Amino acid sequence: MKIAILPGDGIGPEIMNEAVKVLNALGEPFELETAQVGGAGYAAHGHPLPDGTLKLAKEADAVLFGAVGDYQYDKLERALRPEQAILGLRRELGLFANLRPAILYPELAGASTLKPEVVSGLDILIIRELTGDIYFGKPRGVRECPDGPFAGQREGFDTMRYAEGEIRRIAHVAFQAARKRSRRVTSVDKANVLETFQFWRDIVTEVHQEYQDVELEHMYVDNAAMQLVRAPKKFDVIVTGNMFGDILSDAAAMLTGSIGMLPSASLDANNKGLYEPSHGSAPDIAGKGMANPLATILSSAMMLKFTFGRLEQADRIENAVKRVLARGLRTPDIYEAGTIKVGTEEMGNAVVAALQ
Ligand SMILES: NC(=O)c1ccc[n+]([C@@H]2O[C@H](COP(=O)([O-])OP(=O)(O)OC[C@H]3O[C@@H](n4cnc5c(N)ncnc54)[C@H](O)[C@@H]3O)[C@@H](O)[C@H]2O)c1
Ligand SMILES: CC(C)[C@H](C(=O)O)[C@@H](O)C(=O)O
Ligand SMILES: [Mg+2]
Repeated sequence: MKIAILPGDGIGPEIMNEAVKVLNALGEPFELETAQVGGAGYAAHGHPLPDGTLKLAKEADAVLFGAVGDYQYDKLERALRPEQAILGLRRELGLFANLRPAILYPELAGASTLKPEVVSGLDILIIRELTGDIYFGKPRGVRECPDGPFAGQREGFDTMRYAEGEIRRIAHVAFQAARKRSRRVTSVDKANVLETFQFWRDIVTEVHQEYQDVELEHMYVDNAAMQLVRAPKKFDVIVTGNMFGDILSDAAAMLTGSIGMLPSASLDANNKGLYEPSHGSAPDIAGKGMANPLATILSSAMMLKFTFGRLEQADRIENAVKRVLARGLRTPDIYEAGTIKVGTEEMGNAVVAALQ
């Protein structure tokens, strides 16, 4: 069980330390190997995804990823920016299925910005296609605007696209996931405006023929954003494209109390995966010891479940997180009056101590 540990930038190394402590406390023969990635990769090796890091990620059975991004690198040419590390890993490893479960732990009902009755009992799964869409479509760039009122000026452009096979495989992932849950899939698109997403809707509808035991509903993305804050518990599985999934999952994170609570799994066709919190490197709180490590710790539980099939170990971690929350421990992002404010390290140590 070889795991590539890629801490990255900002709070990445802080939250990763805690996840590694938890993994080491499980008593399993994990082989953990750490490598630099993102801004840290660029600083050490001149590239956000150094060759050695990519090689390690490819040969490991799973990757545990912290976060990348640092404003000091935002002026670099795009290919050298930290974010290219995670985009490159997703592309190189074929990680097309991104699972982002938004679950509200009962103790955090008051930490959400939404009313407790709106979010209590929340358990939804966002399935985001991760290697297609406008994120990877070509051509893209800045060119001279060919026509219209701005002809002759510079224009920025990207290409939104989805191949049939890309839509089919993520639709299968969503329907199969729904079969293990409440058998409802909401496919989120913008079919009323975009050709790409009318095509998406048509293909998802076709794939649904094979899953008549699962209920399928289509929803436009603007409405989905509104419904997520109006009545989020109506959703079971949401499947959507790369761009919409990025945005909707951050919104869903707040339903759980904090983006620091939202783990994720990015899987290939064989359940090899990269596991990371859904949040970024949080430069505003980096180095202060106050980041919430639970999304990363819960991502490691997803790794044990999906890649290693060690369900009992994944449960141990999730139950330890529940116990720590029940004890009232809170990092500042989920703090509310009457609870105990702790830092990143204390939270990690408490999870280790709560493992049974
Ligand atoms: N997968 C990734 O590595 C990833 C994901 C998102 C953003 N980023 C990058 O991160 C950098 C910062 O981006 P951003 O500010 O838009 O998003 P962000 O997710 O880093 O931060 C947004 C807000 O959430 C807070 N936050 C995030 N994680 C937290 C945690 N674990 N505990 C407590 N609070 C937390 C931050 O303090 C900030 O106020 C950028 O360079 C961006 O490109 C990387
Ligand atoms: C850092 C960035 C490339 C990334 C994305 O847009 O996919 C992030 O926001 C995420 O949600 O994982
Ligand atoms: Mg995002």
